[in-house]
Amino acid sequence: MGCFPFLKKYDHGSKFFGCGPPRHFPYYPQFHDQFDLAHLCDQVEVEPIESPYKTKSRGDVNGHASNMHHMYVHDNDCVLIKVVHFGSETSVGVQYDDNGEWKFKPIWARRAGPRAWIYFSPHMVKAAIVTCGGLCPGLNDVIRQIVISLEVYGVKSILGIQYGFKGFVDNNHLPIMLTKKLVQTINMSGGSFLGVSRGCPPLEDIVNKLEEWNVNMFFVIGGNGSHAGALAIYNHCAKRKLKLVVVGIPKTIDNDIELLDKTFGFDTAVEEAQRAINAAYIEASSAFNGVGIVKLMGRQSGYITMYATIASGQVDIVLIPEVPFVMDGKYGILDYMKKRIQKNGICVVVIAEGAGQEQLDNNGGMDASGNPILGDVGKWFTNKVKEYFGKAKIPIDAKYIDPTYMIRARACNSSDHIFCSILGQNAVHGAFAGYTNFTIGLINTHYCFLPIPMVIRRPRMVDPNSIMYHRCVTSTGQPNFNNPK
Ligand SMILES: Nc1ncnc2c1ncn2[C@@H]1O[C@H](COP(=O)(O)OP(=O)(O)O)[C@@H](O)[C@H]1O
Ligand SMILES: O=P(O)(O)OC[C@H]1O[C@](O)(COP(=O)(O)O)[C@@H](O)[C@@H]1O
Ligand SMILES: [Mg+2]
Repeated sequence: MGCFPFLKKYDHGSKFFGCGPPRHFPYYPQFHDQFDLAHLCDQVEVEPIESPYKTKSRGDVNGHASNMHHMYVHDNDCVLIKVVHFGSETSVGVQYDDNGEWKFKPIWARRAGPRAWIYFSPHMVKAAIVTCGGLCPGLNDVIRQIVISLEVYGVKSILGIQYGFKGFVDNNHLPIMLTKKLVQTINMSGGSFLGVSRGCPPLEDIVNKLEEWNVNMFFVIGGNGSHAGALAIYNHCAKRKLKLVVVGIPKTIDNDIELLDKTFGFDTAVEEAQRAINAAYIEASSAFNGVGIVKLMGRQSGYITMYATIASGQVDIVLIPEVPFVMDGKYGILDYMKKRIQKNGICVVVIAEGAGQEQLDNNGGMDASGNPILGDVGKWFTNKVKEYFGKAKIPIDAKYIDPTYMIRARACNSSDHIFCSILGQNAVHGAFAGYTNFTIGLINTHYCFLPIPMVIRRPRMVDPNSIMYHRCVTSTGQPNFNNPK
């Protein structure tokens, strides 16, 4: 047993709360290695000041004097990352740590929220916001909320970097000054108010610009790639000992960020994807021997496909990148489709764009960010189906629906609006608290600050042995096309 793992030299929480020393928790060395956060104090000498972010005191509440400091999160507040205590290593969903251990070892993440002590005078803050990678519902909500929250602290200078990281070096698209007034209604539409792009100028050039423009809070809204970029930018800043914090806000419609319950826009994407599946079902069920094929996004992670399939309940076959499949032979997909059509007169297939790529004759190369450009598995699949049923002289009416960009370009639903607002607020709280090289995520329904390196170790993918994937294939009733022998 030792001291509470989060306690640091710059921890002023207990002093301000006047609540005595923090509670003592067991000491877990892996916390320090993995989930502690970088702080501005590691880079430069800086003294904290009292936060101006306060609610108004409203007098007594139920006979108790209200304490306006109660709105602050204590620096030692933490969230347990793994919450299930597995009774046996054969229990479904058993998680192994990096040492191959399955037994419960608590690992904590730092709880997000406003701190009582901050490391920037709001009037000295110059913030910059960038959105990178592909679109995702909710981007505008996050931009808007970061701007609003910065203004609540009293920040007057906020730059919007246009068209992703390229906006740092593009003289035709110089940064724009963002204000609450300017961004007030942007959450009502999809896309990114600032624009997005893939590809990146040399990171040194970005850091030079950040320094030249006196930026001291840098908010990167993006996925795995953008977070890798943010990490590299942080490393440069730390080396140069800049008084600048780098904050990530995870954006990925594919929901492929490690450790997080989910990322913003994902629920909206599932909702929209389900509408496409239902349309495919209606089309197919209204035709003689109708076949509906829907392609959904998911470069390497089949989350949208899995969740939309379960949500719809009208899917016969679901295919995701994590689970290989075969088309031909007695136990292949085509033969199974034939049986479904002969039995029910309909077959609905949902396929994630990254599924079965190894079977396509595709050498699409890489996009500007280094992501593989995928072949159109939906078209390939549809052609295979038409060819097979044509040869078998079984008439079918096949419709292929590709709603991918329509899903991505949507404005988000109300739960994602709320989710994005909370992420945006916490991004600003974390920046003022002096944390850097961190991102914000929902873990076990609590908002946490997480070190960027921990969330980009590998992309999050669907576990074919998980209960959720089992639920998914139970909902379709499909057999295993993976190992048909
Ligand atoms: N490993 C990396 N290091 C530095 N920057 C990266 C890295 N991977 C991607 N980027 C940059 O991050 C931005 C977004 O990456 P991309 O993969 O397109 O989207 P996402 O952030 O959604 O994954 C691009 O400007 C890209 O050049
Ligand atoms: O057409 P684009 O912009 O290259 O985007 C396609 C990719 O973008 C995504 O929607 C999201 O990818 P990112 O997280 O890298 O932005 C993937 O699902 C898809 O493969
Ligand atoms: Mg990505």
